[in-house]
Parts: sequence; C-alpha cells; structure tokens
Amino acid sequence: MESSMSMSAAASVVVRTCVPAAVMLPLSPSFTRPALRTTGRGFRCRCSSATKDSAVVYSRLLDDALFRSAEVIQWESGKSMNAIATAQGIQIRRRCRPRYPSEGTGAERAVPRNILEQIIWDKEVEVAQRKARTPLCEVKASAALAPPPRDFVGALRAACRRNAVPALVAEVKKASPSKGLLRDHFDPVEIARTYEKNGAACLSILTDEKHFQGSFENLEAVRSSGINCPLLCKEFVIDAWQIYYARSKGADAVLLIAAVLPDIDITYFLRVCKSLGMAALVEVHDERELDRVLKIDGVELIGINNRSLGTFEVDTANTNMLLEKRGDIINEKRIQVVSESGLFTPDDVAYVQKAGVFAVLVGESLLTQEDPGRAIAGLFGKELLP
Ligand SMILES: O=P(O)(O)OC[C@@H](O)[C@@H](O)c1c[nH]c2ccccc12
Repeated sequence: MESSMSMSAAASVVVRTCVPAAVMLPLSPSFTRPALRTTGRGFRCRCSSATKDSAVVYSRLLDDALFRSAEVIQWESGKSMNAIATAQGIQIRRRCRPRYPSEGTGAERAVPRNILEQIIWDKEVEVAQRKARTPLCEVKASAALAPPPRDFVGALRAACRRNAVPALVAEVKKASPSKGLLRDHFDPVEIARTYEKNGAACLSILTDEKHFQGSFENLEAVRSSGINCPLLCKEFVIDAWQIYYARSKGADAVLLIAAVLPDIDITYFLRVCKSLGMAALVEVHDERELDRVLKIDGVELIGINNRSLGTFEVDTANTNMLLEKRGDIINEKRIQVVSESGLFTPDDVAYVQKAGVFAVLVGESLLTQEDPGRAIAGLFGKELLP
C-alpha cells in the first residue's frame, strides 16, 4: 500500500493506494470510513489542515492502521484483498489481510507454508519499518533527483542481436535460501565490473538482506561505480514505496512476482514503473500465473522462473513447456521472455534459446566460479561481445 499523498485542495489530502482499497481505519473519528471517499485509484480523506506535515503524519497513521488492521477491503467490490488474491490462485498470505497469521496463539498460530511466504512476511515488517523512517514523499523526491533510468529492454535487445544468443542478465547475489553462501569473497562492484567487461547486457542486483545477504547499498555502489549496464533491482516488491526507493538508488528495472501479487497490484506497479521510466520484469512459474499476466495490459517483459520459489525445485524444461503452450499469444503481444534460474551449460542456453527466449537470467553458475565474468564464455560456449 502506497500511502503518501499529493496535495490538492487546501482542505483535503489525496492518499493514493496501490489498489482502489478502503481500509476500515480504527483510529479516530476523522479517519473512519465516512471520511474516506474513493477517487479513482486512491481515496480521499478530509482533513482539517492539509499541510505537508499533516500529510506525512496521516501517511504514517494510515500505514500503522494497515499494519494493524484485520482486513483490507477493496472499496468497489467490498471483497477482502485476501479473497481477491486467493481467487487468483495466490497462495501467499499477506499479514494485514487478514491479521498477521503468526499473531494467533497455540493451535491458531500460523507458520509460513513455505520459504516464499516467510520472505514476504519478513518483507512486510521491513517495508513498514523503512517507510516509517522515510515516508513516500521523501523517497519520491530523491527518486526525482536520481540520474535518468537506462533502457533495460533496449540493452537486452541490442545484446541479443549482437551476439546471436540470448542476452545475459548476470546476477550479483551473495547467498540464497536454496544454496546458502555462493562465494566467500563477495565484492559486488568487482563482480559487476567483470560481468560487464565479459558481455553481460544487464545486471540483476539482489537487495534483500535477510534471505539473500544483498542490500540497497550494493545497488547504489554498482550504479555509482561507472558501470553502464542497466540494473534490475532484485527485490520482493509488495509496495509501490519500494519501486520509488529502488529508483532513488539507481535501479532501471524491478522484478514483480506473480506468485505474490494479485493482478490489481501488478497493474498498479507497472504504472508506477512506467511513470518513473523503469522496466518491469514480471516473473511467473506456472501456467496459471502466466495466463493471469498475459491478461494484464502493459506487460513487456516476462520472466519464466525455472525454480519454484516455494519448493526450490529447478527444471529448465519449464521455460520450454510454458512457451510451447503460450508462445503464440506471447509473440502476438510482442512480449519478450527471459528464462530465469538453473542455467549452467551452453546446452542449457541453447535449449531455452530454441524455446524462444531473448534473454537469460543467471546467478549461481557464474558466481560459484573464481572469476564470474570469465565464466560467461563457459556458459555460452563462446565469448560475448560487450
Ligand atoms: O542462481 P540462478 O539459479 O542462476 O538463478 C538466478 C535468478 O533467476 C534467481 O536468483 C531468482 C529468480 N527469481 C528470483 C526472485 C527472487 C530472488 C531470486 C530469484
């Protein structure tokens, strides 16, 4: 939920939400439902003095209310956001819709169903804390001051043409929940530099700290090191705040995971990306997610993850299978596909190339070698032109 606001009339504050949602705010009479009206994608709250300060205070109160609320209801349909997500096959439960499952006691106390759900519950806490420290209006202001975004999709297209193999998005990742620590000596800028020198078209920088030992400092350090490759912020985005934050740290693209986000969130986050000039890589793992994403307007890049984020199982045949089934619609819509995860050999790359992808996203097989950049030639069976 994005919760900062733009000022309109002197006596009102527009709070934009990531969904046309209204919250039953249990705070004070002035913030209860009668004070809220929908205004398109957001809702409007009447508030006595719409100064910047009160807007910031209100944004904090709203975040707090969301954090504690038992349910978030979409204003128009009257359905809970959890019900909407479940109807779309999303199995990841969100904490504030309804109440954080681990808040119960005894038998009621829920445990995460899988690692992805654990990551998302941790992310909700992290984002709430970050937002409390830096409200959206501040993050937006620093995003506006960041150097302009680079063309992520254009760089992939050019590299694919130049080398006649899928373009490489090379990942800067220290550790993962499935593989543990990937390398002892981890210098993100050094790794990024050798990737660029050896023909990577774009870089993917893990920013999740808790489960991947990444950071936004790494993203910022790579961006300000003089490296030219466009950068994907590899994050678990659940709130538009994170997209503005990624932009403020120099990201040119973000990942949106269909297993986590209902259509309405993906649609809104795509709009936020577009408004910032960023690309979005929309990640799917199965047919149901792919079908959902193919119905959403504005998707340009789809990532087919060969790894299930729930079970960690990897199968490169997943890319092939999904493209056999939906390749026609994908081509018709001129969407480009990136095959993600579990690629180790020139045969693997040739296999997904034949399936129809124009780019690959690779981490582990490069990062576990002494010089991850030099390992690129081994992965493709030839040197890539930078
Ligand atoms: O290290 P691998 O198997 O080459 O995979 C890279 C990338 O696809 C993987 O890190 C990834 C794909 N989707 C994600 C979502 C979040 C975190 C990580 C990922």
